[in-house]
Amino acid sequence: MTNMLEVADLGHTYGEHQAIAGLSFNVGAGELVCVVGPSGCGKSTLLRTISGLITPSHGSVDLNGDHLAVVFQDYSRSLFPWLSVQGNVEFPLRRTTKRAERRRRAAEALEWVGLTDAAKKNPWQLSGGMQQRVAIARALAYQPSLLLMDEPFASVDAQTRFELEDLLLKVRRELGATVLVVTHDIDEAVYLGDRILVLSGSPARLVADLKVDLPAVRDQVTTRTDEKFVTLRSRVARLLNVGKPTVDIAKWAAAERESLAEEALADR
Ligand SMILES: Nc1ncnc2c1ncn2[C@@H]1O[C@H](COP(=O)(O)OP(=O)(O)OP(=O)(O)O)[C@@H](O)[C@H]1O
Repeated sequence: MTNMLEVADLGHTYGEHQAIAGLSFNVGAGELVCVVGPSGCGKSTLLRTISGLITPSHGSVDLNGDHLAVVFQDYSRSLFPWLSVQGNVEFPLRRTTKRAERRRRAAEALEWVGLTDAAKKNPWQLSGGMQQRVAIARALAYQPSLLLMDEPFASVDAQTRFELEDLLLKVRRELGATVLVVTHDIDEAVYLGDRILVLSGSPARLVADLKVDLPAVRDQVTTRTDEKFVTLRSRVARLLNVGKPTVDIAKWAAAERESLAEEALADR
């Protein structure tokens, strides 16, 4: 499999604070890889270095192809309210693609995400889930070599989240897109991913690179109750405890006994 993304010994430091350290991994063409890690560990920093928004202090990022699209969590800030849905989807193509081709690609992308009828509306006339579909359509119309998604479904309700997860799996299957998704949701990572990269607490290091051994076609009910799904979810949850301080059970139990004894004395 050709690698679309190669990350080697990547590190980044903000002033004194080291956010990520020694990260190395590849993403193959057509793969969907999820990144999970404790809150604040450096996941967004990783995406920002991959997308070129920040220059890493150390290591390298090699992208096979020059088209990269990013979908952020906050759809309300990533869409232009004064442009129609179609205008938003066409926007990244305005300098590189002729008008007729822009129209065609926007119409096709809106069809993929089920928003053909909303093309002439403005984003603020749509629900949150529909706005995030527009953001996904815009990314797909760009035909990216790599699609980066930063907590893409974290701002929508649970039902819409399931629908958007299924939409992502569908377009990814049909288009063969290569996708890297950052999520704080372990279940989502197992449901969506071909692989899961588990990061440690700050500075983020790679704790595990796990293969998701589930069928390519998944559904919210059957897949989530599959024994392999449940086992992998527990494994990721256990791994996410790496780097966190553990409770000293013996000390805790002794302190509990002492405080119970004091309470008993006070009650006499
Ligand atoms: N521009 C910045 N300047 C200084 N420190 C920063 C900057 N951006 C992030 N950090 C720090 O780097 C660390 C990693 O931040 P980052 O946003 O990458 O983590 P994250 O895993 O995406 O967080 P979350 O799970 O909350 O979304 C945090 O301690 C954060 O405070």
